Amino acid sequence: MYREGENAPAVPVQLHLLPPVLYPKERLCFDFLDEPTWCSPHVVKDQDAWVRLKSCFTPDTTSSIDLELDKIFSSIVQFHGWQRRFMAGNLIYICFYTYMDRFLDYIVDGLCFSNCSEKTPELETLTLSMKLLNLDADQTLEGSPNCDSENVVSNGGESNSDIHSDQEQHTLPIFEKIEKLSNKVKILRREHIALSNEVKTITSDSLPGSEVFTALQNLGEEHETLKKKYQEECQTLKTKFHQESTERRKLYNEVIELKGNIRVFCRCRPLNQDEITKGSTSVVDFESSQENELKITASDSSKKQFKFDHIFRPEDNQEAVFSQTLPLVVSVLDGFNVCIFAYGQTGTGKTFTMEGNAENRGVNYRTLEELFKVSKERSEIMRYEVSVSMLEVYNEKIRDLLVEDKDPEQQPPKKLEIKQSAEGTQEVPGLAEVAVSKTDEVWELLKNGSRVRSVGSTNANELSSRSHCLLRVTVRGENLVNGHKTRSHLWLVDLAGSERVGKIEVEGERLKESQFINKSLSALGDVISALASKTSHIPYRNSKLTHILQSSLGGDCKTLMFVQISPSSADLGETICSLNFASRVRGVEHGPARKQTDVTDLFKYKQLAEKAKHDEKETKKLQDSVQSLQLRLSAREHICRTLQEKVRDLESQLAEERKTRQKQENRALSSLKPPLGLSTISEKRPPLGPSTKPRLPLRRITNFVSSQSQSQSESKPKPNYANLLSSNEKENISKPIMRARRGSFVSKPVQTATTGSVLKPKRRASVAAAFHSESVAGASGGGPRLRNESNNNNTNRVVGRHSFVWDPQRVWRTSRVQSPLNGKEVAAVVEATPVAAAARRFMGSPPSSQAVVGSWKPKHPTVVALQRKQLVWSPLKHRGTKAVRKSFV
Ligand SMILES: Nc1ncnc2c1ncn2[C@@H]1O[C@H](COP(=O)(O)OP(=O)(O)OP(=O)(O)O)[C@@H](O)[C@H]1O
Repeated sequence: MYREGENAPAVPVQLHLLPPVLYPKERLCFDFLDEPTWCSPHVVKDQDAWVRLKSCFTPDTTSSIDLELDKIFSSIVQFHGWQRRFMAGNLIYICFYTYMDRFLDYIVDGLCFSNCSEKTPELETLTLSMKLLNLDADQTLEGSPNCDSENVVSNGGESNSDIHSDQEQHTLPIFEKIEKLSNKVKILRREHIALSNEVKTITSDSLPGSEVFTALQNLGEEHETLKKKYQEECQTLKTKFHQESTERRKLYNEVIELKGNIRVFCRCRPLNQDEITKGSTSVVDFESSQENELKITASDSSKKQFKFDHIFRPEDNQEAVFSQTLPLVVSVLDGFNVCIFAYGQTGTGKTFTMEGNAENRGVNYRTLEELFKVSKERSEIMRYEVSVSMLEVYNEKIRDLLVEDKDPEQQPPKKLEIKQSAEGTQEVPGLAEVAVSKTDEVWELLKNGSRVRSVGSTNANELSSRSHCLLRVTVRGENLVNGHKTRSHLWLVDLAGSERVGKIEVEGERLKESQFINKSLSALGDVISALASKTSHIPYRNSKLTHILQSSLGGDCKTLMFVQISPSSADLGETICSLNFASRVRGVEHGPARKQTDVTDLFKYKQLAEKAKHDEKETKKLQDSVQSLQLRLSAREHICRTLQEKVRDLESQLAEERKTRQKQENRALSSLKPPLGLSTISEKRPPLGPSTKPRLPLRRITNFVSSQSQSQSESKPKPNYANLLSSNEKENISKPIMRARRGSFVSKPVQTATTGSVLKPKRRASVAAAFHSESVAGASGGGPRLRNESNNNNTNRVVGRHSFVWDPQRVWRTSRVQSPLNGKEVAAVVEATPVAAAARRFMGSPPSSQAVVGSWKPKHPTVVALQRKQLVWSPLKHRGTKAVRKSFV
């Protein structure tokens, strides 16, 4: 480019104009030739050229354009200081973009209105070019290959030879360029002409019809629609892809859960001040690792890679840690058992992760907070009760952390042991369980528990946990819709540090603690190894820790382990140990987690079912015994019937005998002269023969007391015969309560006055004799002696023994006639005898019908005996009865 004041080469002014049809309008420009662009130069010779250019425009626009052009060119010329040369016919190459657009607008508009007959853009442009340049081929630079006859516009003022000579003089490299470009333009122009001719030949028929345009329009619309659809589809696909990846991750998690792997999160704490001061560096490389992977740089600069379910970097806060833990802890509300434990070397942040502090609350507190939140959200369909227990395993002893220890000398601490429940889970009977419903309560509780926990100072951690701390959250849930109950546990365990004894340089009590800690942790390692290798025996009982976590490590619960590591190069060995252990844990597969039903209710139902079963058995037994009793009863009834028949036979036999005897007696009496006393007696005594009254059928003998008679006997006081006899004799006679009784009495032989022979009393006649006033008084010395059969022949004064029917009516009647005893005395005697006692036993037994009727009383001793005897019918007894009956007969 030529600078101001420089001597520009004496070349004619060239105006570069690009046809708008070939190039976008905004790129139309005048250009300096040293920055040639796309078209061949058109020689425009200074003023004249511009004048002609101006004359191309319509009169209306000319003035303004004129003004404009003048302004433009004067400014250009002034700017470049080339006025002189310009005027002298030097070539100036203009590039004036700012005004060019507007300038060309003017030009094009002007041309369109003035000269163009056909308004196709190509023609217009061509015309514009021609008119603008208005050059004749002959007037262009003669012999120059750059110019063709059509394009070159001569300014008319100067001769072609001048220009030519000028060009020859100044064979600048730029001109070579121009030439090349000119050639190109020429070719293009030819093409253009050919095309124009072609265009001219195109008739309206050959032009696409309206259908084509409509089709094109439709296609355009369709294209737009398709484009829109494509964009929409793209968006949908994007969203779908995102969803799918989320879903995939979720499914992966589910697969892991179903597979039952214990999940392992790794957390690395930041380097602490002490480590920084000592110049320790971080050996944990997160950057070069993939997601959920970390590399540990070993002392020999080799790198060991570990992969876990999630890795927390030193900058990750408590919230980030809990956000990953959240889905697991919430599943306790769905009835799953969950166990989360933190493992790692001393001072790596186990307690920090699980408990945290007031500013950075840990998993324990956040878990309970979340449980309350979710249970509140679900309150319309679920009712939850949350309770908390806290214990520590210190030196293989279990200690309740929610119970403040009293002075051990006054009251020794409660000894807690692990027991297996009926459902197969491990329980600690006697462990305090506190119901919680608010986060404030929880925080206080956790604080108190942590305060009670055994801590000590080691050179690795000032407040090192010397025990395993276990927080158990029990959630009891009840579905308000279907009544289903669940009871699940969430164990939150802060293990003691897995330090090497040598490393932390402990002694005394601390050493003992460390040994216990290491023992239990190695038991944990053994359990993990056994689980990983799927051996049949898992040594859970080798330590209290593994025993209590038995169902959480290998059972049907969800387990998460935090492996805590230190980034410090000083802890490299411990870090690798912890990570190796965690990798082993991650490989453990246990059964898929299972929802836990509330077994307390189940247990209750089980007990009820057992009781019902037992009751059923008892009922069956009772039914069996009732059946056998019924059988026995029917057998006894049968026997009774047989006996009754026999009794009837016997009575008829007896009646016969009596008749015969009466006849004999009558005969004997008629042959004898009867004495006076005896005749009186015989007159008064009842006839011996069978009763003229019709005998009622024998009642059924039973040793069962009918309910009616029993109630009667209970409601009525037992009649006291002595009283009754003395107070109202007649009334007593008519009383139907009397029953047949059997008694024996001793009768003194009575000498008849006439014959002096001893009259042997017989049966009822002898009764009358026994109650003879003198003889009775003389014999007994105070009253008649009645005795039972058992007293048979116990005195030599007894001359006859008689069974009789103890009928108070009859007694009364007899005594009234013959006995000197008054009613009271007789009754007293009756009451005093064992017979009376036996009789009293039967007071309630006769059937009520008998008692009411009172007209018939069994007289035969067999019947009386049967009535008196308390019968218990059984085949055995039956045989016995038979034997007795024999004697009666
Ligand atoms: N991620 C962390 N960010 C900040 N500080 C941490 C982090 N982890 C641990 N610490 C700090 O490191 C120190 C030791 O942590 P902590 O007591 O929790 O370790 P520990 O593993 O429980 O030790 P020990 O086994 O001896 O009980 C604490 O002062 C704690 O605040």
